[in-house]
Amino acid sequence: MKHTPEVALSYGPLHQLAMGPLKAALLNCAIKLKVFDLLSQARAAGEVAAALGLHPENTRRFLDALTTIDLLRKQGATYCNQPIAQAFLVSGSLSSVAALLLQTQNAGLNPLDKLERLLTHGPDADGQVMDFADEKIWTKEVQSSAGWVFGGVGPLVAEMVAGLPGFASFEKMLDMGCGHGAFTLYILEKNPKLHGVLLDRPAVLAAAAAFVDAYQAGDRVSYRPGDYLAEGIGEGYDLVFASATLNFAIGNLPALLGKVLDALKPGGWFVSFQDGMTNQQTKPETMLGAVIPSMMMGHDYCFPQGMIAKAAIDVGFQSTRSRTVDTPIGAMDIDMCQKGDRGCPPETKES
Ligand SMILES: C[S@@+](CC[C@H](N)C(=O)[O-])C[C@H]1O[C@@H](n2cnc3c(N)ncnc32)[C@H](O)[C@@H]1O
Repeated sequence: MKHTPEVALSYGPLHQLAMGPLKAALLNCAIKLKVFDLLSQARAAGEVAAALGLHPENTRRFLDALTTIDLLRKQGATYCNQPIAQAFLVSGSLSSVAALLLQTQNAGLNPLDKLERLLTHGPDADGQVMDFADEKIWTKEVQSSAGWVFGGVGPLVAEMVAGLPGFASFEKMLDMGCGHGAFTLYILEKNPKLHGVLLDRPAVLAAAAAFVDAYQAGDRVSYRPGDYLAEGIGEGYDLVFASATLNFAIGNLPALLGKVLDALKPGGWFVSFQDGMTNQQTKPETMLGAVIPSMMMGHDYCFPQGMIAKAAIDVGFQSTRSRTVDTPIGAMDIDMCQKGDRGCPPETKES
């Protein structure tokens, strides 16, 4: 008889990868049906089915599966949200990340079904070139990507910015490529004298204004609609902040950072919050969502770790300090770059 196979390794990790789409489908379906809104309080499957107009028996199976993946708690015949679902998946809650999670299925931004064709035929697979400069994409993204900030990253970044030397005396900051503008709201809360300028394309800023109004920050914020590559960005800033936007300027970094340097007061700071790829551009997982868009555009737009800090020094910033921070979507790099201030000793360089 031939030997039967025995493998020292477990294929468990592969099974988990393959089950990913099923778990995502359960989660996304529950978000879309607003199941978590109902289960802030314990309810039986029949009640959920009646409220949402669903098939009662299949609803019970569905709620059991959501319990299996630890989003719900089942007690007797009733179900209610686990703390993680209650905090992040109830629509309308300030810390909801439901729209952010659905983004992975956004066919405009991340067309998963194109992967095989892109691999076989290259960037022109469908004759459609993805245009990341299209403001319609980012206007739609304002709602979903704000969840990233309100769901936990806002306080983390604001804390680091508030730790910059001299922050208490900062008067004016620019949020370049601000999207929702939520980072500015968190930073402004740390310094009552600080005024925020939000810069993005006009329609994006119009959408961001809803958050500014919701947090009653209208008198602390002004808007600068435009294209930061093609137009001026203003001047006299103590701080220029840029989060998850330099990817779109990766080919124009020296010119853009030169513009930022000129826009800062002496001694002012440029803070970049971006991906920083390591391990020969294969880690961390943070930018996995960039794989298919990069294939479609035919160019990479993730940053090798250290590239932004080096570019800042090359254009004349006096010093940089960089840190990698953990966020719920993976590791991100924060580069803090200071413009020289005649008379002050240079900050020491850390990494
Ligand atoms: C991925 S979103 C990031 C939004 C926000 N900063 C954040 O971290 O969540 C990128 C933003 O940069 C803006 N952007 C990209 N290139 C730009 C340019 N040249 N001028 C103005 N805004 C730009 C986009 O419109 C979009 O709102």
